[in-house]
Amino acid sequence: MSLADVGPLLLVGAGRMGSAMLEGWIARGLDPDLTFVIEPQPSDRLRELAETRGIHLNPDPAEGPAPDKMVLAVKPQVMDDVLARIAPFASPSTLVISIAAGRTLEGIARHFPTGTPIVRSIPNTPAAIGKGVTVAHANQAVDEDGRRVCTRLLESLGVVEWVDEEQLIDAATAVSGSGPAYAFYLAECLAEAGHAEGLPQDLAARLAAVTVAGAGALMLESGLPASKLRENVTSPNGTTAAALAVLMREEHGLGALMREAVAAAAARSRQLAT
Ligand SMILES: NC(=O)C1=CN([C@@H]2O[C@H](COP(=O)(O)OP(=O)(O)OC[C@H]3O[C@@H](n4cnc5c(N)ncnc54)[C@H](OP(=O)(O)O)[C@@H]3O)[C@@H](O)[C@H]2O)C=CC1
Ligand SMILES: O=C(O)[C@@H]1CCC=N1
Repeated sequence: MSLADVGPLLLVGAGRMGSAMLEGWIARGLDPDLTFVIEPQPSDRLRELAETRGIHLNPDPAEGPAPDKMVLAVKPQVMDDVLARIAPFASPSTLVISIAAGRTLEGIARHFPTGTPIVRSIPNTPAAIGKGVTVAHANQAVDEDGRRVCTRLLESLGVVEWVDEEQLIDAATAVSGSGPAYAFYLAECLAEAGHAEGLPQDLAARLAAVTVAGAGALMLESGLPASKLRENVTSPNGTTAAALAVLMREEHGLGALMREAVAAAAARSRQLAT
């Protein structure tokens, strides 16, 4: 699906997540000449996109018309300061899309004129290769057209899930927003454990990475539930069963740890609201 006709977009903050999204959008045809990026410390890649593709880097927001769409990708902690400076250049019809963890619609809306359409969303870094998932919640001012444009932008980065209740975004942040880090840490731990069993370090790292990636791809492509795929690996009284007996321990197993980790992330998301 091409984004060629999506129209002007201002991205505020092109750090790790903002630039991952920008890469996805440019790759899917977002018009570079209608793409404006505000980023105090542009990466080499961002400068290259400005020089070779013609995206507008650090334009003066006071010049030109109000942005049609504004994507907020700065850290939650600086959002209020940034909005105090940027929001006055928006118009009441500017579609605002925030990807900041924790920042509520209410907290964002107070910087904009009443009735501004705002979407609070949480993407994840696999968006850079079109394999992300974004969970989004819109305020009442977002009409069908705004939701369609937003869906197109976010779908170009992977799967989009709209939710009707804003507080679900905190839980989604803990599962899919932060989730890639858990998968990468699983690969790190698996590699270290393999090394401890005698595998050379680089071979252990390769085995762990390809195994985690392959398991993820199989889960998506087969459409089977994770539990069924796990059972398919587990021969009766075999090696997997021996490992799972450890991982599935009631009190100190991975399930209990994951519940604690996800609860900590969701609590931190709620805390970042203020
Ligand atoms: N990383 C992830 O996996 C995910 C992140 N998010 C959310 O995305 C947002 C960005 O996170 P992430 O990309 O990791 O963080 P980064 O710190 O990598 O990116 C934020 C960027 O915003 C820049 N910035 C700071 N002040 C301004 C300003 N006044 N105007 C424009 N840009 C500014 C920062 O520059 P400088 O470094 O100079 O301060 C930085 O490059 C956060 O709100 C986070 O919650 C959401 C989902 C996933
Ligand atoms: O760690 C964070 O706060 C951000 C939000 C989700 C992923 N990274």
